[in-house]
Amino acid sequence: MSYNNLTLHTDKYQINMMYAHWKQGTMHRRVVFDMYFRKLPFGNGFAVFAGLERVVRYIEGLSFGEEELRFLAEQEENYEPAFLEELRQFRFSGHLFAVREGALVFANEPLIRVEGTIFEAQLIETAILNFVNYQTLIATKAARIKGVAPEDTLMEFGTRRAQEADAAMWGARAAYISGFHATSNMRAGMLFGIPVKGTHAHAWVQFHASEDEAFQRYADSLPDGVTLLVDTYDTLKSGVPGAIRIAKELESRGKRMRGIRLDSGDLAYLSKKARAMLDRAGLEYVQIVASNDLDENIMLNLKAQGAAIDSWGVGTQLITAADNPALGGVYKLTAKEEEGEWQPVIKISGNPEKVTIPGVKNVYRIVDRTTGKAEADYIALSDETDVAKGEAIKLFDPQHPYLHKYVDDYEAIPMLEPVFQNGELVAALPDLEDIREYHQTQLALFWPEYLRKLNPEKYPVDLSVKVWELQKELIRRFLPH
Ligand SMILES: Nc1ncnc2c1ncn2[C@@H]1O[C@H](COP(=O)(O)OP(=O)(O)OP(=O)(O)O)[C@@H](O)[C@H]1O
Ligand SMILES: O=P(O)(O)OC[C@H]1O[C@H](OP(=O)(O)OP(=O)(O)O)[C@H](O)[C@@H]1O
Ligand SMILES: O=C(O)c1cccnc1
Repeated sequence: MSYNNLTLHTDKYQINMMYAHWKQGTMHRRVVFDMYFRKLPFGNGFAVFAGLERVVRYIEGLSFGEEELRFLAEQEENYEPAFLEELRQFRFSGHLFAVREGALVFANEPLIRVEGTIFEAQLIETAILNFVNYQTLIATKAARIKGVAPEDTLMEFGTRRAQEADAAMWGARAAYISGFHATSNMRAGMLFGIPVKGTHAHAWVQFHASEDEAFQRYADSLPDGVTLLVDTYDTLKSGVPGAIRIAKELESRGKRMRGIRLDSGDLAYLSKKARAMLDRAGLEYVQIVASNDLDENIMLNLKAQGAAIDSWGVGTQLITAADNPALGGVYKLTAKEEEGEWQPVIKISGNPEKVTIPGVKNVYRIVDRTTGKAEADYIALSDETDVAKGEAIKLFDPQHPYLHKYVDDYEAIPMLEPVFQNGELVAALPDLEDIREYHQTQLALFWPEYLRKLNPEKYPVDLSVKVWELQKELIRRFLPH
């Protein structure tokens, strides 16, 4: 069995629809789908887009092999052999446009636009949502954590609690994009080039006859930059004094201990006491690492209590996005080709937030030339040229259209960049370090009001007048009177 082929990593209904399009002769009709989410996670003011590299690798690898075809034949008696032969020839041949990884993104704006045959566009929905929803969620959680400890070292420790191996790996990468400095996962380090760091577990101390012996042997084995876990028995009475003795001994050999780790108890109190003990011993350079079910709220609280923590190991709460464990990204049909023309389509819902935005659209980030700050994101039809040319545009909130203003001194940054054209990868995938840097430049583009963790201002995502009118027209056309 091949675990590497992800072609059947899709819902059965996608293959059923592909079959029905094949059967009905509509499989070559071209369509446009938008991927977006409707609600920001964690009450945050922005999300950090991640998952594109995984999407690209997945699309490049799409191919129905013998094993997949045999399985499909067994699975569904309706599928005719000629359909399976069609699948044997399948390759993605469409266009895909996407926001860059590391970008700040917002609700209700397209993050990925797929243009292709209904046959191929339908197949890839499930996997795109699977990858982007998870990675964007974790990158966003990591950005919140980074926001409360911008100057400290942040280590991702979540593998043991992650929802299986892929989540651990891609979650470690997502955290790194948003400014984490390291992961504990060796394989994530090897595959993605993320710095890897590690201390030791309680088992190391428990294994030995005494804590002193454990510290001694660990420091003997890894003398350069060792970090000792000091809370196995009694943090302040034995752990910290024992670590200080080792640090002094290392000094006499011209070596430096890197740190001590606290993993239980009152981390504010213990870190302050430990800091004072270390400083009294002339060990100002020994850092204090904290772990134990940390998240951005506890970290902010610890900082408010004056905790003397330099470095944070964050596992479960980050890698599982425990307080908001799913991002509800969706993939919606917005246009279909009819007689060589794009026909916009809409999905109407009793819930106004679920009404889709029709048409083939681009997203522009409108940056005020005077302040250098992003004022709004602006969704326009792909054939609208005024915004791309920098002409005056009207910004208004689609929920409250009477609130509007005109802007003309702006730079419009197109957010959706071509990734695949006619099935060919046309974008060089950026290096992870560049993605991480791009994320920082994105943060600098926004006023702090949108970035704060608690009750941030809502960043405007506006529609062009044409998109808004098109949406209203289609609602009128399709809503039963
Ligand atoms: N000063 C503090 N203020 C707020 N939260 C803290 C503080 N110190 C620790 N915490 C957090 O409180 C939670 C519970 O800590 P608790 O003291 O119950 O752990 P513990 O029982 O000592 O450790 P463990 O159960 O892992 O052995 C953890 O999420 C921890 O990060
Ligand atoms: O707390 P997290 O943010 O998930 O970070 C990872 C945790 O993993 C380790 O604990 P371990 O698995 O040994 O269990 P523990 O919870 O008993 O410390 C480590 O000591 C951290 O506490
Ligand atoms: O290196 C560590 O201290 C570590 C790694 C993973 C989980 N908990 C701790």
